[in-house]
Amino acid sequence: MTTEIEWWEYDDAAELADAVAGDIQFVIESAIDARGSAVIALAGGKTPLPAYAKLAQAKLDWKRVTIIPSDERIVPLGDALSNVTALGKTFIPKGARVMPIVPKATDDYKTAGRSADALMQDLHWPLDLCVLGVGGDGHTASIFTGPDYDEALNGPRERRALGVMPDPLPPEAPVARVTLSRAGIITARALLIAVTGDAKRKVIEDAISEGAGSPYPIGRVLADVELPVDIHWAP
Ligand SMILES: O=C1O[C@H](COP(=O)(O)O)[C@@H](O)[C@H](O)[C@H]1O
Repeated sequence: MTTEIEWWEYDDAAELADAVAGDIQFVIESAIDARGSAVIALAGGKTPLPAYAKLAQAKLDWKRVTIIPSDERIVPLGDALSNVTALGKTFIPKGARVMPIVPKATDDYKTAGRSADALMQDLHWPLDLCVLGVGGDGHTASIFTGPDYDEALNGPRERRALGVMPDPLPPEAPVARVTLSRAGIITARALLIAVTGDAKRKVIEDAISEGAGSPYPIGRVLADVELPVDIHWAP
């Protein structure tokens, strides 16, 4: 397989949401047809929420669908910052299995990461799809610069999740995280990135052209990947 990064552009966020929801639905249907079930990782944050709301309207055999967050902020379940809480509100009523990767808040983010990695062993791998967002600082999932950056990018292939302390802490959610590792992300069957705004577009374009030498986590994650990557963008 070779790297194939394709950009998809839309006029506005509503069009982006329709397209992203349609693509995720297609992956889920194909996986259920092929293997009887689908396992996907979905980005947290705010950008993809309209796409998830559209996806939840799709007629799917939801009880065959397992969803994990691509990353989690280490906060109690139910907290406004909790990625899995947002996913659960949307997809649990449909019958999907939405799996928290950080079942309870803790001060020990490294242990939380090891527990999440252990939970991953219970899932069918590879993921059928990994949906990622990108922050204005170039982070993706919760792969941030900081003391755990190298482990997130270059840790053992079998370590699919780990604990991360971003440095600097992102102002919109200044907490420790658990994230899929680069290895966990790039072993998915497909990668879908959903972003809005000119600033994030520029970050991603720069990151892709810089490749493995990029100062941006998204550049380091995408460098030399061997899976299809679709980047969906709207202003
Ligand atoms: O902190 C996070 O940020 C990114 C981007 O979020 P957005 O709100 O700017 O779309 C997100 O993809 C990630 O899952 C989340 O934990």
